[in-house]
Amino acid sequence: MLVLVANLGSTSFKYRLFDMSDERCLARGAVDRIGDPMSHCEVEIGDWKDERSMPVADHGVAVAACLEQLTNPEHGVLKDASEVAAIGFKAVHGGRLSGVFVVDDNVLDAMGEMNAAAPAHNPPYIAAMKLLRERFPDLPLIAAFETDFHQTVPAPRREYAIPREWADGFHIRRYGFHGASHRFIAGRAAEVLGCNDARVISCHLGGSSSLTAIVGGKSVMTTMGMTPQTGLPQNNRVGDFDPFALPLIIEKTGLTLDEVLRKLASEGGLLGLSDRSGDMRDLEEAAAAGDEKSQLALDAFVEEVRRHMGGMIVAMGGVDAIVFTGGIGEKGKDVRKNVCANLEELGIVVDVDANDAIKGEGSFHATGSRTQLLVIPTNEEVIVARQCVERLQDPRNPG
Ligand SMILES: Nc1ncnc2c1ncn2[C@@H]1O[C@H](COP(=O)(O)OP(=O)(O)O)[C@@H](O)[C@H]1O
Ligand SMILES: CC(=O)OP(=O)(O)O
Ligand SMILES: [Mg+2]
Repeated sequence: MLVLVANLGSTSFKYRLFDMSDERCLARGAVDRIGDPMSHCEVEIGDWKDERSMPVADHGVAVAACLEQLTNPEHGVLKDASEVAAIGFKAVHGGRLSGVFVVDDNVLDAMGEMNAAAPAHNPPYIAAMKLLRERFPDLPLIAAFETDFHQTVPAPRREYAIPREWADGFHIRRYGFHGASHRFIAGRAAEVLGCNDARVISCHLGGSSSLTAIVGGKSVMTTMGMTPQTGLPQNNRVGDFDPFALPLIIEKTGLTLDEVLRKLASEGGLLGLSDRSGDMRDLEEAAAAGDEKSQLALDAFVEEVRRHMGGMIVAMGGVDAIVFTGGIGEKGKDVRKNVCANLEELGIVVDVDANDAIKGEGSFHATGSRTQLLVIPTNEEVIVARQCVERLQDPRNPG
């Protein structure tokens, strides 16, 4: 069974085509810095590889390019896209829907209701789903929502301290996101550690970032809340923020609430702090050249990761492994080093040379560190592909 998985990130588009008989990846593609004047595009189909910089305006363009690559007569692997059994989506906010669903009008409506809550994610997903539904009306499209993995978070860490009637009536609570990534890390960390009941902190740091505390493979605490704008500072989205600053901003700027929210979700986060860029690579370069605001953004990001990490270590009564993943987690060696610095008292000791040398999967704890420090490249797509197969084979819900 062939399953194509589309991962529309806040700064990227990634896809993988799997043969699910053995989970072999037949093709993969990635577009980085989507929407920037120049995006970096990579494709790997069997032995054929291509890498180039070109403008990719939005996720719609990237989805169309993916279909063209897969069905290209020269190097493609599909005669026609309908050879795939399903297209799976690493869908973000389903609000009242959490789990895995065949995309229909009800699913699109549920996502649409959350457009304002997930402005960087839900609108492009809905557009891509509609485009593909129109082009391939007989092909099952499957949405695997990111919130599902966090259903095991206990109530005291899930509830906001708001009037009960809002929480109960409108389901206002911490949902948590990056479920596919944290679920993958839970599984892979258990394999690497050789035990299923480890206490793990999964640090998914990328265009969007979140930490999840995992015990026995289950999410017990996570940093994102009702929406993916919360928790850590995101690339250009605000992170945790005090809603009582809003009336003051509205009064001083003359902007409407909608306009202020739009700015918080597109000009905040690392971009807001640095007044320069939401991309860690740009910030590291600018900070090295002496730009103070870029250094502030880097420091604030690291501080926030450490603050949440501390809360998670206390919540779990210790930590057996801290895992870094996502674009920043996998490639940002300075962020990793700074996040784990000066924690020897807690049994967390970094091997700086090992950290600098990591490419792909590896570890960077020093001998004697009680906590293992790991880098594990995430594979959100294989999690979604497995969920698609389960969904297609579920006799109770034949889609
Ligand atoms: N070499 C690098 N060093 C540090 N950070 C990097 C590097 N490459 C990419 N990044 C960061 O990773 C982010 C992309 O993360 P990723 O998880 O792939 O994307 P998304 O959140 O869109 O799914 C970029 O915005 C950038 O901040
Ligand atoms: C919340 C989420 O899925 O974020 P991203 O895809 O941008 O990493
Ligand atoms: Mg992502």
